[in-house]
Amino acid sequence: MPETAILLSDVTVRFAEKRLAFDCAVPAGAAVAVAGPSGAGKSTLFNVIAGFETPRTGRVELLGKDMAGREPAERPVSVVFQDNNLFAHLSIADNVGLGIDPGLKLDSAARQSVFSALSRVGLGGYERRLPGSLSGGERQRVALARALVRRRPILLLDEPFAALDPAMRGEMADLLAELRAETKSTMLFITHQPEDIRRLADRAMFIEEGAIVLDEPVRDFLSRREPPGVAKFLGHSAI
Ligand SMILES: Nc1ncnc2c1ncn2[C@@H]1O[C@H](COP(=O)(O)OP(=O)(O)OP(=O)(O)O)[C@@H](O)[C@H]1O
Repeated sequence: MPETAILLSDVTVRFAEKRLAFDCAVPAGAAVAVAGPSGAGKSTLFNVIAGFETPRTGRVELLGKDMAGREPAERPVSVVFQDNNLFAHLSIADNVGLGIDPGLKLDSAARQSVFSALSRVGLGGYERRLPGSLSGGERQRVALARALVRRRPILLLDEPFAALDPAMRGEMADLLAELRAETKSTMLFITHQPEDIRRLADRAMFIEEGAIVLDEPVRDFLSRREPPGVAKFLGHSAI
């Protein structure tokens, strides 16, 4: 396994009047919190890594391999989206099975891995239910199970805690920490809460106006009093 899971060099993305630029090196096995104001570029960073957004310039390397021209499905990445993207008319088991085969042609080993992923996220017995009958937190865990069955070494989570109440946030953080320990995956998660960073991350990235302005061990990040955007995020008064 290469030491660096994600390497972005001179990556730029341009939208109409916006330019975003990303440089970073994420160590393999890290749990990285990605924070920053709304519209700063957090989701765009994920889209670049996952291959949903093609950069205008620069190089994206995942696990030591250049990703130029590689479709999202060909990348060693799973994404759990914020709105969890479940299909309302499909059972929970089928929603998870889509992570293995978009045509849902699942052999018995694949079906078994759907069952064990659901049990792993605490939803054993939910297989036949429909997403509409689940709570927000349960739907989020279904999306996580779908990411797990893909067995990709890099996991991107877009606000995995957003729909959860405080108790469920703690449970989700524990679950993610356990999964990370088991799978040794590299995990990036977007959050707006310093508490989630304390619970789960060992590194933190802060994105402002389309650039990664900080990328450092979580202990350093949490004690920062500057720059002002970070102080505000952490609830520390800026100098
Ligand atoms: N497809 C697109 N076309 C045009 N502009 C876009 C597109 N995607 C993102 N942007 C713009 O790029 C900037 C960064 O957006 P992005 O969604 O990455 O921010 P974010 O940090 O994830 O925000 P939030 O916390 O609100 O989700 C924003 O100004 C957004 O409007």
